[in-house]
Amino acid sequence: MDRHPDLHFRELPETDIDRALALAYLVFHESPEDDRRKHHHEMLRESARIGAYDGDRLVGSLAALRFTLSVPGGELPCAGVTMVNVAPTHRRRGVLSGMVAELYRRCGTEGWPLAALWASEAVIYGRFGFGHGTRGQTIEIDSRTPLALRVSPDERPLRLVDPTEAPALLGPYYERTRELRAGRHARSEAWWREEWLVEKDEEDGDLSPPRIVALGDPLAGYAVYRTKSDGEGCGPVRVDELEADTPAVAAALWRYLASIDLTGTVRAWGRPMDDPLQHLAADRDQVRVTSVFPSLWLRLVDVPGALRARSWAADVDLVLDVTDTHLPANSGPHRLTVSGGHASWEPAAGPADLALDVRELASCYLGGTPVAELVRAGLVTEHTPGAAAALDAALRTEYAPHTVDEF
Ligand SMILES: CC(=O)SCCNC(=O)CCNC(=O)[C@H](O)C(C)(C)COP(=O)(O)OP(=O)(O)OC[C@H]1O[C@@H](n2cnc3c(N)ncnc32)[C@H](O)[C@@H]1OP(=O)(O)O
Repeated sequence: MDRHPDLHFRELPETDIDRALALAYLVFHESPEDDRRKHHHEMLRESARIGAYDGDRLVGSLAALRFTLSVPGGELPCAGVTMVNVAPTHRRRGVLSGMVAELYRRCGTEGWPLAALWASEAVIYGRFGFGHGTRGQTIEIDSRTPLALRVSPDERPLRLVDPTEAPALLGPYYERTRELRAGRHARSEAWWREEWLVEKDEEDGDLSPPRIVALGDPLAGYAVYRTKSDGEGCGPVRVDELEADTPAVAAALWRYLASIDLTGTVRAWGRPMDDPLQHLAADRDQVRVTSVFPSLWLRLVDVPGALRARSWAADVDLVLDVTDTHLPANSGPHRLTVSGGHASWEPAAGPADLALDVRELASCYLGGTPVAELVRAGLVTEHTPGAAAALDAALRTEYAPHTVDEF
């Protein structure tokens, strides 16, 4: 890699935000409306910002949103890495690598044990120690015929909620779901308004504004969705979020979504890996999983801090030999001892029970990927038979980690 000698990485000052946005729009092939530009400007203003400069020319930038991410049994400060871009004239010369090194330094000063992102291409971030913290699946319902369900839907009335009222109504409910599902960041009211329920969808401008349907008072479940006409009465319903207290509430919401007039398919793109919908469906040909994908890429920047902060489902005593080429403080054999739900992580001299890269540890950390699966994939080495199963028993969570907040 031919790194330019004048390349350097530093805090991107507020006065360079417009330059950073111009570069980001160029790189992402976008030309947003003025209100989105203002929103992006404000978002960068509130973020930690890293610029890559060639002399005094800005040739790359990266922003870190100040997130609080749910982890099993708690939550942790987390860098929400976004708007990563490198000028097309400077690609593959180490600009991203330099910005990531600066990000990790910044995580230390900001007190972020975790960093997380959604990747534009799956091949980019593994080399920097990011693993699949959460995965999602797309589930499609053929709704040209009534949705056949094995569970009786909750028959309480459904109501449509004005998006302006959503943060107050849905916010506290969503916040409670963060205790169940790791990988969700706390949504501010501004996030609900300007990211989650933004009027015009950024990916598909032909979709309707967000619609919200709710059940129960107090709230027992809700769905956020958008629709589109196909001119033939068979348009899609895109489901962005569905949360429900009980299977009967979920059944009522899915039945509603599958029976909207002038639509013929329901596409729920970011469902949790343990979504009960497939079990609820009486006709499995009508409800199909069409894709599974990594959603939140997670980086354990401070491995001891991250391990000590989460809750554990079982005691365990193992030596883990972790490789972290970017952050050597995380590397080497360490004894993980979990007792009574609390973990300690101390350097160890003895032989390792398991050897793994820090990206694999990140994939397992929220409970979404079993260690045993990665042993079978040849990515984790099990020196002591049964060690992977013991670690999995300790890492286990009741619900799959999950998030739909793309950023
Ligand atoms: C969280 C987010 O914002 S995701 C959005 C990421 N941004 C984009 O996709 C916008 C368009 N792309 C870009 O701006 C750039 O190409 C980036 C950011 C993806 C990569 O930046 P670069 O400065 O070219 O990366 P850098 O030179 O540091 O590459 C580091 C390594 O990653 C590899 N790499 C980087 N990007 C890619 C890619 N898209 N595909 C395959 N390999 C890649 C490089 O080959 C290099 O490998 P090596 O260490 O074996 O030589």
